[in-house]
Amino acid sequence: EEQEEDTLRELRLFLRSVTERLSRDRRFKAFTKPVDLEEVPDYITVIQHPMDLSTILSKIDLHKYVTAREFVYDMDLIWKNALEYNPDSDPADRQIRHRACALKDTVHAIIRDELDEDFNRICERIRDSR
Ligand SMILES: Cc1noc(C)c1-c1cc(NS(=O)(=O)c2ccccc2)cc(C(=O)O)c1
Repeated sequence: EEQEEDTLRELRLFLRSVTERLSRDRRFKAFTKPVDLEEVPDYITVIQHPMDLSTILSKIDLHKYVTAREFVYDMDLIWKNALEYNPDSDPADRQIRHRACALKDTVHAIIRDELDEDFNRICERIRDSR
């Protein structure tokens, strides 16, 4: 009903603010757009579920997220994919893994610090009721 739509609107505003903050951070430039499959032709053979910040922003606007948990699942795909595709000890792989770990820690810290637990429980109950 109307209260549920108000709650989900507030969730979308919060998720957009988090996603836009991350997209402005220079450390996360490589995560802002899908990995270019022309630049990295074997990427799709290694990574089954590509994800990036622009895709997450589109999913927010398509009302794909009813809980922060679903949003964090996609955020986790970004850094997990980067760790999986870039495992080597060369400096380029090390640099993107460092950035992947920074993304993981930043997302989880923002959710811990800025998502109200009671608000989150209301979203989870809406999710369960659908
Ligand atoms: C992400 C990712 N996961 O595996 C790899 C490898 C990367 C990755 C991919 C690219 N090149 S790209 O053309 O696909 C691109 C450029 C700008 C934004 C988004 C993607 C660059 C870098 C980089 O570190 O600069 C990293």
